[in-house]
Amino acid sequence: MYNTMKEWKHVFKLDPAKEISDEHLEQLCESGTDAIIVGGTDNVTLDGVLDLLSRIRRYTVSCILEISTMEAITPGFDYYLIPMVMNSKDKKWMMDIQHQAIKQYKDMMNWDEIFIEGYCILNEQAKAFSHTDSYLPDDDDVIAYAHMAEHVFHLPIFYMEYSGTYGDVNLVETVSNELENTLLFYGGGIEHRSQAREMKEHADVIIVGNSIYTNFKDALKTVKAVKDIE
Ligand SMILES: CC(C)=CCC/C(C)=C/CC/C(C)=C/CC/C(C)=C/CC/C(C)=C/CC/C(C)=C/CC/C(C)=C/COP(=O)(O)OP(=O)(O)O
Ligand SMILES: O=P(O)(O)OC[C@@H](O)CO
Ligand SMILES: [Mg+2]
Repeated sequence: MYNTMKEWKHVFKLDPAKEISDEHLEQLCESGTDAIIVGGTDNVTLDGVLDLLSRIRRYTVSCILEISTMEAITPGFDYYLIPMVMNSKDKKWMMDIQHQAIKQYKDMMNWDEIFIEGYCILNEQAKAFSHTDSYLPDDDDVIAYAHMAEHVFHLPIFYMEYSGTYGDVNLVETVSNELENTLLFYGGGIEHRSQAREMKEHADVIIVGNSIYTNFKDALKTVKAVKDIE
């Protein structure tokens, strides 16, 4: 699977706490995006996750659960992403919650379908930022986290998370130049084709979330915008 992920360019992230029509869901799943991630911070329930899973399963697109709460862990997804928040001030979000979950689920975990994400949350206004008691790192801090993701923890993914706002392209470029093996995921504020292209110039994978719910037509166009880049 990791080899497949290395080919990814674009992913949509659907929030189980938000409504999406069957028509819009079909267009996302058939858009040519590389995968659909189910994930969010607030009000993520097992019912909401199962509803999206069963509806996405009508299509052939890869369906991935990004786990944010113990209550919404369920089998049935193609792959699982597990965030570790590197810039949290509380070890709970980097180590302890994952430790507890592994204690509980270790016999059911197929590590071939599970990928750990080194998260760096860079928007102070994002729900995930306050939820995980994160601090705002400066550029050198972020670069050092990227190095730790790759060289200390050997993580498959370093995720620059600007959820809700468009991020710092220069910093994304700098971080991308520092990473060799760890994939760089970028998410945050992508609403238009030009933004998708701009971030994809540097990130391995761009993730489009909120604009699915606020400006569907333009969100859909972000797929083609990055799939056309060679
Ligand atoms: C039953 C079965 C077969 C299971 C399979 C085995 C398996 C995969 C077991 C899991 C084991 C495991 C280690 C689980 C981890 C559990 C866990 C609770 C981890 C915590 C992850 C974490 C640090 C969450 C904090 C919040 C966070 C970083 C969420 C990521 C998503 C995110 C940042 C969304 C953006 O926020 P959003 O909601 O979009 O914000 P807005 O509303 O403002 O847009
Ligand atoms: O919702 P947006 O701002 O598009 O961000 C995407 C994703 O990184 C959220 O986890
Ligand atoms: Mg969101």
